[in-house]
Order: sequence, then structure tokens, then C-alpha cells
Amino acid sequence: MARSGINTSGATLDPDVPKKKLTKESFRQGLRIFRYVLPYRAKFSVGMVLLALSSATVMCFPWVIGKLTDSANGKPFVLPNGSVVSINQIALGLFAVILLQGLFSFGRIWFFTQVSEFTVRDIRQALYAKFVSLPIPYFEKNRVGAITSRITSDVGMIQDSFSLTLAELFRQVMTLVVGIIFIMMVSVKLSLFMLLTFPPIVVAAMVFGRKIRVLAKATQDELAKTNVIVEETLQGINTVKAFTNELFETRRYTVSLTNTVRAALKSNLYRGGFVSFVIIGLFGGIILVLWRAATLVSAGQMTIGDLTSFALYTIFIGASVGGLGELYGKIQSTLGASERILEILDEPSEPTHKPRLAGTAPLTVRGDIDYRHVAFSYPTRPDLPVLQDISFDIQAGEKIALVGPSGAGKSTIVQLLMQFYELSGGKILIDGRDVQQFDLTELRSHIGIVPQETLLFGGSIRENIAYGRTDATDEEITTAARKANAWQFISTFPEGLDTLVGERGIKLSGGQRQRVAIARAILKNPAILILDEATSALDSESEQLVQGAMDELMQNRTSIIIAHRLSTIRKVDKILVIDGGRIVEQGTHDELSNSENGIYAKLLKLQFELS
Ligand SMILES: Nc1ncnc2c1ncn2[C@@H]1O[C@H](COP(=O)(O)OP(=O)(O)OP(=O)(O)O)[C@@H](O)[C@H]1O
Repeated sequence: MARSGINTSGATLDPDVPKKKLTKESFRQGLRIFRYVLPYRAKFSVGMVLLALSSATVMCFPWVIGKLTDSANGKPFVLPNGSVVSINQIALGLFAVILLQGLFSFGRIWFFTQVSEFTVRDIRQALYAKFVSLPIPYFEKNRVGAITSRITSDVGMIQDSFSLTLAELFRQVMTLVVGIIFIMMVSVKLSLFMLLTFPPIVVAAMVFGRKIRVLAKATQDELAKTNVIVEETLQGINTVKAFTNELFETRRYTVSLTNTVRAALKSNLYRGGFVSFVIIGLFGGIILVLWRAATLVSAGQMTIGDLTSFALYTIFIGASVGGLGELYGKIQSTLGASERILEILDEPSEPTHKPRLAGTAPLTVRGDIDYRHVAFSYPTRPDLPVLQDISFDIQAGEKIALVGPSGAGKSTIVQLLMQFYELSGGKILIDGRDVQQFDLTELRSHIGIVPQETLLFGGSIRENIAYGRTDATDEEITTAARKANAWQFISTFPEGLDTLVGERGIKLSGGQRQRVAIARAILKNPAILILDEATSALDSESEQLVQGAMDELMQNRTSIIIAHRLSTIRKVDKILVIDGGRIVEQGTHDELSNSENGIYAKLLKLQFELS
């Protein structure tokens, strides 16, 4: 299978985070993510100071080593005030430098880790809070895999930046600048010579290295293609044999293998070139510098100690030039990641949890519902009208049923009541008030739903029932379970309410899951109820229990039932027959079943014949 580049596990980072071109604008955008660091700016500043100190101590090291070498060669280290520093004292000084360096590094890691961990927690928390408040269409336009990779790999990328990349960047730049100043102090002639030879070679090596990475990726891609052939054909081996295509597939596989070899050879040609370039170029450069240095030393223009310091600084500078190249790529990825995160954070949320005006009482809902000329298309398919001119009304406490063929638009009608989507036309009123004027959280808290497929969360039965009202007491939960005919089976489990239901509730039967869902709705005690009948048939005993529970649930509530089995809706106040997104018939069961050519009468006959 081709690599999707999407990481949903969170275990490893996605290496394919798109890189962002480093422009002023992308930088400005990316830096906005720093507002999440602001609460920890004190710690961040301490980390920065420690980082500067630890980098400074590192830079002292070659200089002191040079002094030590010179002292060994009979050229003592004299302080500006004239006193001579002994070899022992210099060695002690070196120890002190290293000790400080160790302490500063510890502190730097400790402070930066705290900043990055807390910052990343805050970003993840903000992202999650944003995700759950985004409107439903967002989740239809974006794959869940892609969304979770925002919260795992993109945030991981940022975490890397705060803990490592930033510190690295600072240190490399400092090494480069201070290193160059130091070597200039040691010997201007040699420094200029070195700077003209060494860095260009390092830069060339980096460009070379990038080219090799691209080629290596191409080889991987070719290899992935050959694997696709193997997987596909072995999985569909019956088809291959039935069509006698064994030879054809073998040939196809061979061609693909040959392509892989070609790509691999090309990449390795460059790799070989790279290795010899590094050997000849880099070491050649070192030889050149050494030759120059040796000439200077023999002419008495430089001491052995200076040469040692110089060589060490040169290595530092070379490493930091190389390191900066890598960092450049990382910074690009970080900017890409932070831009994607900020994009999500900038998405408009649903208008939920709006603060109530001072002095207004909590919302109470009677349950009158009025659909007026409602038209609708899904945002993902704007050209396809799913509902057209839907008008009906329900008095508080009435029960209505929606029936009609699959895909007619029944579920869509009730989803609009919850305001999962915006209408394309018309209005929906609850208690005579446009639903758009309600706070979504308040409104939804008065609507209960028992869906077709009950989704239970992986915890206990208690937690799943209490999902209807998280602050419910045990007694309320038990009462709800009894009313929902769920207590019969719950009480037979040794762990009762604490029985774990397994991921998505797989440890419960379909009928049991439905009764848990009904108990959930009973506990929520909503004024308006939506029942989406399960299409999958239950055995007749289970069916009876579920039906009994539903009847209990519907008492004294405005109920909308999406019915698949017409036998269950004889008693409702009104039946709406939906077809092609329109109401094509409406009336009571008796009225509709007596109309000769009516669709409902036909459906009824059909179901009767089937059973
Ligand atoms: N999220 C969605 N995005 C785009 N189109 C959708 C979406 N959900 C449903 N549809 C389309 O809207 C139409 C109505 O679907 P709806 O689910 O309301 O039908 P239904 O009458 O409830 O069907 P069923 O009885 O099979 O559940 C169908 O054509 C369906 O393909």
C-alpha cells in the first residue's frame, strides 16, 4: 500500500509535514504560535540565559586548550596583570569550564522542557476544544485521520521546535559568530584563508546530501509500487488465476522491480560520489588549512597552542554550518505545522455555550415544533437538493412518524432540528421561536436522540447511561435503566453498572445497546425526542423490550420517530411520508392506510407480504 503520510497513532511523527517557504509573511504567521509560550515566558527567559551561558562556556573550551598546549610547549600563559598561570591552574580552569557547562546544560534542558511540555499541552487542549466545537460539515470535509494528525504530528513538530530546534538555532548561530571572532583573534590571515575554503565545501556537501535524500525517496517510492503489485495480486489471487494472468502479473512485477533497481543505482551513484567528495573535498580543505597553518607556525607567526585552538574552532564552525542547514529544513516544517494549527484555531466555532444575559432564566422548552418551507442541501454536495419545501408542525407532546424509502431525507429532517447544518431555505421554529435564536448548547440539551446505531463509549454501563446527564446519582441511573428495560440484563452481570462495555460497546448485544441508549435519553429527560429506529432486526423478545422502553420514553414528550417497521407507528398522531426530499403524504395511520393509491398503503401492503 502506498504510504498515506497520515499518522493517526500519534506514536511516531509524520515526516512529511509540508515545508513552508521562509518568507517574512510565513515567519510572521508562524510566530503567532508563540502566544502559547507567553504564560511561560519567565521560564523561557531563564532557559535562554542558561542556553547563552552554556554556549559561552563551550566556546571558551578551545581557547583554554590552546593555552594549555602553549604552556606545555614552554610558552606560559601570562595574565594582563603579569602573573603567570601554571599548567595545573589551567587544567583546573578547564574543569571549571566543563562543570559550568554541565550545570548550565542541565538547567537549560529542564527549563526548556517545562516550557515545551506545558505549551504543547495548551496547544493540544485548544485544538481539541476547537475540534469539538466545530460544526458537523467540517468533519465531512476533512478526514478524521487528517484531523488527528494535526493534534499529534503537527503539535509534535512544534514541541520539537520549542525544546530543541530553537535552542539549536541559537547555539549554532552563536557558535558561528563567536567562533569566527575567536579565530580572527588567533590569526586573521589563517582565518580568512579558512573561511574561503571550508564553508563553501560544507555548503556544497549539504546541497549534495539533499539531492541524495530526494533520490533515496524516489527509490522508496518505486519499491512501494512493487509491493502494491504483490499485495493486490496475492489478495486477489482467485481473479489472477481465473483470468490466467499469472505470466502477465509476473512480467508486470519484473518491470516494476527493474525500475526500483534503476532508481536505487542512480541514488547510490550519487551516494558514492558524495562519499568521495567528502573525503577529497573536506579532508583536502583541512589539509590546505593545515598546510597554511604549518607555514605560519614555522615562520613564527603563530604558536602551536593557537593552532590547536584554531583547529578546534574550525571544527565547531564547520559543524554549526552543517547544523544550520538541517535546522533550516526543520524551521520550514515547523512554520508549516504551526500555520496548519493556527488555521484550525481560526475556524469559526458553532455558537455554543453563549453566556446567558444577566437576569434571564434558564431556557425551558415546551416542545412545539414548526417546519416552514425548509429546503436543504448538504454543504459537501451543494448542488444536490436533499430536502425541498418541507412544512409540518407538531404540538407539544404529540408523536409523529417519518416514513419513506431509504435516502428519502428522513434523518436529514431531524438533524436539522439539532442545527447540525444551516438551512438552505425556510425556517424551523421551536415554541414559536426560530431555532437560530437559541444558544445551541441550551437548545440541544432539551432534545434527546436514540440513534439507529447506538455508539457506546468504551467505559462502564454506568458511564454510558450517565452520558445523558453526567451529574446523575446512582439511584437516578438505576431508575432510568429500569424504565428502559435495561435493568433486567444489567442486574444479571456480576459487576452490574460497572460492567465494561468494550470498545464501542461490542460486549453488549444490539438490543442491549439500544436499551442503554434509551436509558441515556430517559436520564436526560428532554422535552423533544428523536427516535431513529434500528434497521437491523432484533429477535421478537428483544424487540418487545426495546419497544416497551421506547413507549415509556415517549410519554409526555414531543416525539419524532423515523420508522422502518410500520407496525410500530400505528398509534402516532401523524405520519409523514417522505420521498425524494418532499412530504408526499400525511395523515393518521387509518387515513393513510385507507387511501387506495397512497404510497403508505402500498408500503404497508409490501411489508405485510414480506412478513
Ligand atoms: N452527510 C451527508 N453529506 C452529504 N449527503 C448526505 C449526507 N447524509 C445524507 N446524505 C444524502 O442525503 C440524502 C438523504 O439522506 P437521509 O440520511 O436523510 O435519508 P433517510 O431517509 O434517513 O435514509 P435511511 O432510511 O436509509 O436512513 C441521501 O441521498 C444521502 O445520500
